[in-house]
Amino acid sequence: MFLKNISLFNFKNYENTTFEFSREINCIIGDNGLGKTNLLDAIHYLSLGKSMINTQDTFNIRHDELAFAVKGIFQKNDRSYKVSCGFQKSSKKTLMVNGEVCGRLSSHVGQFPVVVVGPQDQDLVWGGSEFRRKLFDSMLSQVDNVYLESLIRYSHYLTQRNAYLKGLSEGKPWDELLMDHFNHELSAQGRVIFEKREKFLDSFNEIFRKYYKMFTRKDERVEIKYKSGLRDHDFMQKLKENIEKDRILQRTTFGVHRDDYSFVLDDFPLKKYASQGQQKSFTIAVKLAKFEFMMNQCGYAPLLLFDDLFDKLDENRTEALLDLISKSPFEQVMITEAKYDRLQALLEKMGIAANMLKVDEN
Ligand SMILES: Nc1ncnc2c1ncn2[C@@H]1O[C@H](COP(=O)(O)OP(=O)(O)OP(=O)(O)O)[C@@H](O)[C@H]1O
Repeated sequence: MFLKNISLFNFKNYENTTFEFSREINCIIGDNGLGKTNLLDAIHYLSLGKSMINTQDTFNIRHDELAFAVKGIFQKNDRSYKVSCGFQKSSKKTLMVNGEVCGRLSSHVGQFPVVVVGPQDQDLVWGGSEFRRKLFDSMLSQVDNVYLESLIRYSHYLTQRNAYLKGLSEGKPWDELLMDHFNHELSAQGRVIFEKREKFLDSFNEIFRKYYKMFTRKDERVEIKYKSGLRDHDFMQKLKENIEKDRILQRTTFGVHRDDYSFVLDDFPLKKYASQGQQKSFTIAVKLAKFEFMMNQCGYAPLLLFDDLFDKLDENRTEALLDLISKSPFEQVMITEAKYDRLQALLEKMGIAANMLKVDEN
C-alpha cells in the first residue's frame, strides 16, 4: 500500500499545499519549525482519522481559521482510494473514502495502516505503564477477538467496581453479592487477558530481537518482559484480600489493569542503564516489529513514518537502518530531516534512490 499524494488546507501551518510521493523512500526536508512533522501528522489523519500528537482536532486548524481538511489518494492492491478528513470548529469530524462517509472512526481504522517512529516513542521508555499496555493491547486486539471482548468486559466491570467502591465511601450499603459478581467477572476476564498477553509477547519478542540485531549489528541482549501480579497470585483471592485497602482508596488496586512491560538490555532496565541511542534503537525495533506484525495481519505493508530518524543514532546504526527500510518488506517510507546535505550524501553513498521533498516557508 502507498500514498500517492496529499493536500492540506488550513492544516496547522499549511494554508493550501499538495505533496506528491513516490512508492519507496520519501525524504521530507526543511528547517526547524517549517512543518515536516505536521505533514506526517496529516498523513496520520488520513490513515487513522486522528492526530498522532494533539488529542483535540481544534488544535490542528490553522490559526485564525475555522476548519481544516486533508485529502489524499492511497493505492492498495491495484485500487485507488480517495480519502479525506475534515474538521470544522464546534462540529463533527468527517472522514470519507471514495465519496462515502465513514459512519464510525473504528470502521476506518486498519484500512490504511500506518506505523510511526518518532520522538513520542520516548513515552514507551519513560512514560507510565499505560503507554506500554496501550501498544500491546492495540496489537493484540487486532488479531484476537476473544482478547478484545475480554478487555472490553474487564474494563466495564472495573469501572463498575470502582464506582461502587466510591459509592461505599459516600454511604451506600455493602452488598456482598454485588461485590462477588464484580470479583468473579474481573478474575474470569483477567485470566484470559493475562494468558493471551503472555503468549503474544513470546512471539513478539522474537520479531523484535530480529530487528534490533538487524540494525544495531550488535550482540546486545534485548528483551521485553511481561510483568503481572497474576503470575504469582490468585486473582479472586487477591481481590478479596484487598477489599479494605480498595475501600479506603476507592479503586481496585490489583488486576491486569496494573500490568506492565519492562524493557531490558543486557539484563538491566533500559530506562535506568541504557544510553539514549540504545533506548532509541530499542523503541525503533519495537516499532519495526509492530510493522511486521501488522503486515502479517493485513497482508500488505503499512506506511512507515520516521520523524527525526537520525537524532541520537550513530553512523553505523543510521546506515544499517536506512539499508533495512529501503528493502522489502518495507514499501513506502517517509523520513523527516532538517539537514538536506547530510541525508543526500548518505543516500548517495548507499546507492538508495529517494524522492526529496522540500518543505518551504508557507
Ligand atoms: N494550528 C496551527 N496553526 C498554525 N501554525 C501551527 C499550528 N500548529 C502548529 N503550528 C506551527 O507549526 C510549526 C511546527 O511544525 P513542525 O512541528 O511540523 O516542524 P518541523 O519541521 O517538524 O520542525 P523540527 O525540525 O523542529 O522538528 C510551528 O512553527 C508551529 O507554530
